[in-house]
Amino acid sequence: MTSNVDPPDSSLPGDPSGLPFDPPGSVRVTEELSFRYSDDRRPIVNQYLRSHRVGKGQHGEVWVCWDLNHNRREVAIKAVKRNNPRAEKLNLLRRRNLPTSSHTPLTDKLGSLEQKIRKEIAIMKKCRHGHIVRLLEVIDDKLNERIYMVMEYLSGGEIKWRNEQNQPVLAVDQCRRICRDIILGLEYLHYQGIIHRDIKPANLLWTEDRQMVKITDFGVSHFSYAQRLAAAGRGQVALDDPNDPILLDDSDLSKRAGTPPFLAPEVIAEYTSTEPSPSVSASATSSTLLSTRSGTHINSSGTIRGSTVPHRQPITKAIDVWALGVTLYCLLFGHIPFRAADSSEYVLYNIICNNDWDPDETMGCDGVPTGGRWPNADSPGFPVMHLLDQFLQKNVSKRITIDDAKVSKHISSSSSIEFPFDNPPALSMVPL
Ligand SMILES: Nc1ncnc2c1ncn2[C@@H]1O[C@H](COP(=O)(O)OP(=O)(O)OP(=O)(O)O)[C@@H](O)[C@H]1O
Repeated sequence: MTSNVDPPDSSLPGDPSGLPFDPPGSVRVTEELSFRYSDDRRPIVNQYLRSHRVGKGQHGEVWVCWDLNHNRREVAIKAVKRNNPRAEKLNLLRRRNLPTSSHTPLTDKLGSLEQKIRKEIAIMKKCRHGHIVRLLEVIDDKLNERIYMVMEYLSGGEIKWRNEQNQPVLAVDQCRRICRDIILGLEYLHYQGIIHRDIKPANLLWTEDRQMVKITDFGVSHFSYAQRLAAAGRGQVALDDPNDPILLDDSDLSKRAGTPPFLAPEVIAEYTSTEPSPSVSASATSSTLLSTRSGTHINSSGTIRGSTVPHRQPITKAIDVWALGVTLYCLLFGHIPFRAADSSEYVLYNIICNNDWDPDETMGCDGVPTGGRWPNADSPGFPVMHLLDQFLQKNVSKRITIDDAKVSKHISSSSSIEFPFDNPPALSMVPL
């Protein structure tokens, strides 16, 4: 089979030579920053002339700039303040609204902002893949209050997945291709020992031609050297930064989180009123779920099938698979699968851990019938609903792996999967 998507091109848009922007794997680190204005009063940071702002995150702004040393090619520059009292205050306020616990306090205990940025940079430096936004240069002048991350510019922007009426705007096949791109990106990240931890539509950017998406925002990602070794095989991996404690602190896996509606049950179980419940019946939908005194949900016939979710499930790369499931649901239906009526995180976490999800009657802007939560195996909705079911397994040990998702019926239909790796992964990829 042949792919209907061209293999990712390592050159950047606007590069007349068609050659990669940098030699493979290298990210320039520039320790001096000069600042001046152009004749038309635009700021110029080193060789980058500011064009317009494309994004504003919690910790900084993202600007499109022209690289004056490279034929004015466009790059995206994220400028982050080393210390941002406003962001830290917001974080503190948010923390106060959550149930307190000494363990897994989600987005709190992030450490200093500078540490967070350094970790994001260290992780991005490891990545060079067609479905991962590429970091090109870091401008880190100790005398400047900001660190600048120069990245390839994805001019297609964030994926728009719903309209104002919360209806889907993407066709089912577009959703499938986006899902496939994320699977390939995640496969690479996991092989590198990286868990992204914030997979969601807002962190997926289109290329200019909207043929491909790339994963961005590694602000809460986690790297495990041990898992990298396990994935690649001992002896095959040289640690790029042998003395970089920022990458070697495994304890932060239990400290950080992503975006509440996308969090996997194992990340938030501790914030719920009950221990994680047994998996709901294969025939249950959220409308048929009843709540027992203990908070466990069963279907209207009273049966609970499937295995029991272990009390404390490990936090592994499977959290990215769950978030991918939530993301695919969003793309298909134009709304999120788990919602709390009063927008309380605490209620939301209980719903994520205890309730099943429910599909709409049709999916995608092309209105393909889903066949309901449990469609017949020969119906058009079956491969998609089945994949969603496998992504959104509350029990980690039952959740589909990225390897299996890649060859699932829905993902592998219509086109084969290409492998845009610079270094193809070893055949045996040990799970994180
Ligand atoms: N390489 C890029 N190309 C095009 N747009 C980008 C790029 N990087 C970021 N953006 C835009 O800027 C926005 C903010 O970027 P990013 O998510 O990295 O910032 P952040 O401060 O980490 O945000 P958050 O608060 O979500 O953590 C993105 O949602 C996207 O719209």
